[in-house]
Amino acid sequence: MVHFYELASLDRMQRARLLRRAEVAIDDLLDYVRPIVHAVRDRGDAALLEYMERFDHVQLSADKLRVTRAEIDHAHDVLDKDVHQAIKHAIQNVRSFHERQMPHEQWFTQMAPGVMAGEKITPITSVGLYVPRGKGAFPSVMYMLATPASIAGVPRIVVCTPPAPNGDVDPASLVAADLCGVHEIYRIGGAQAIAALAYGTETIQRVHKVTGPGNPYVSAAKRLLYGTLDVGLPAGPSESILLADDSADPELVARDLLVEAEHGPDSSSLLVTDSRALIEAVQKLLPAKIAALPEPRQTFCRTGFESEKGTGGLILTTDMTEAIAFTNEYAPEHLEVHVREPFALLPELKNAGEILLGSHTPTPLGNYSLGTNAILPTGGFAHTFSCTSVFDFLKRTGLGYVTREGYAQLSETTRTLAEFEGFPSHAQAVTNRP
Ligand SMILES: NC(=O)c1ccc[n+]([C@@H]2O[C@H](COP(=O)([O-])OP(=O)(O)OC[C@H]3O[C@@H](n4cnc5c(N)ncnc54)[C@H](O)[C@@H]3O)[C@@H](O)[C@H]2O)c1
Ligand SMILES: N[C@H](CO)Cc1c[nH]c[nH+]1
Ligand SMILES: [Zn+2]
Repeated sequence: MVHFYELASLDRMQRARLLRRAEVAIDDLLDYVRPIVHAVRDRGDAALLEYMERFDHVQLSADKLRVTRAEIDHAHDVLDKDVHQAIKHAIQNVRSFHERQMPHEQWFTQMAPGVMAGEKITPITSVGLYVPRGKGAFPSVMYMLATPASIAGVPRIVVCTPPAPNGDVDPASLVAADLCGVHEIYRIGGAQAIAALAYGTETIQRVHKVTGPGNPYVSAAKRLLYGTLDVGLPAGPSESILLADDSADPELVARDLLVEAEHGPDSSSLLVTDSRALIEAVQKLLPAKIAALPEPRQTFCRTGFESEKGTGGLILTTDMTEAIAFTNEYAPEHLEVHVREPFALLPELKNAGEILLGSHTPTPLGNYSLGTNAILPTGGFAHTFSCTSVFDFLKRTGLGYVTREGYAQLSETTRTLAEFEGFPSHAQAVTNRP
């Protein structure tokens, strides 16, 4: 039976459980992941290779960690031509969207005669992109991360992605990386990859920031390494809300609910609506659609929608105001809006990684080809974090230039405040300056 919740009758604990999503608490994994991170810090490549053998069941020597130019060329040759073309098309859209985000490199404004203040925008010197490959390969994650990094002008873009059991890296991901201008690719996955990017090893030079989604081991490693490097936005198990009114088509709603649910057993996919008729229709349609999925996707969806630990389901609200309020409180990674007038609702929708308006904008378009970025904050972090963008790969530095004339305008105010805060050297620096 697909989970059904009547929002108004949930108690505080039941509501909190829905908002919390999957049960895997990253905190509980920190002690498990800490020795992995420390081993990579202390023993470098040797530790990487040991964990690769243990968790990825691949035996390699250190000189094989880095993917070679020949492997990338081979990937171009062997990749199915339609997939190659689709990756190129999608990258074009993602590229032109992210190019529009690029801010001016540098600007100054005159605050007063002789007082210039501004900003300089600089790409981060080196970034690591984590591209998952456990439950499947993700060339789309590769170009969603690498495209904005490349447009931002990052001089060193490094990718870590787990090897397949035969030691190969997914050819579609290699093609995507190459088309986006990635500089270095390493076949390393999990917590050990994040540690290698943070500390460096004999083979991998450290980077200053790591970003990209991953499983709970990857997330736990990022949390441990917060402070050693910038760990980017929290991108954990995929999740979505489909917000609908009674105008929504149950067939499309049922189909779209399975989209993010099929990522994994810990994915959360929710329908939030004030229409009991819609819920009843979707409840009838979902079981057959789930049963028609191949494994392991079928089990992932069954777990999410039907099992005790599953965090997907159908939520009935008393009206659309309550539906919108719950959606904003949940702050989903992906938000699909199937209502009569989606643009009229848009100003009310505050917290989501992305908002896809209307029944012809299903989440897969955003996942792959629309141009917007699909690497989005999960776990409620859309309350404060933004979608991945060129800004994840840029930093702002304040600029100032003051002439003798301008200085005279600011020195008195500055001295007064410095003395008030008890900083004599600060005050002295703006006193009798020739
Ligand atoms: N938010 C997003 O944008 C987005 C996009 C795609 C995928 N995802 C999510 O990313 C996750 C991908 O997870 P995945 O597992 O498929 O791939 P992954 O690459 O994150 O993890 C695979 C790695 O985990 C390590 N590992 C496996 N078992 C381990 C163990 N017992 N102990 C320690 N390490 C172990 C292995 O080293 C392996 O290389 C999913 O949760 C998916 O929903 C999110
Ligand atoms: N839904 C994922 C982000 O949560 C992105 C993705 C890639 N491939 C399929 N889906
Ligand atoms: Zn997806």
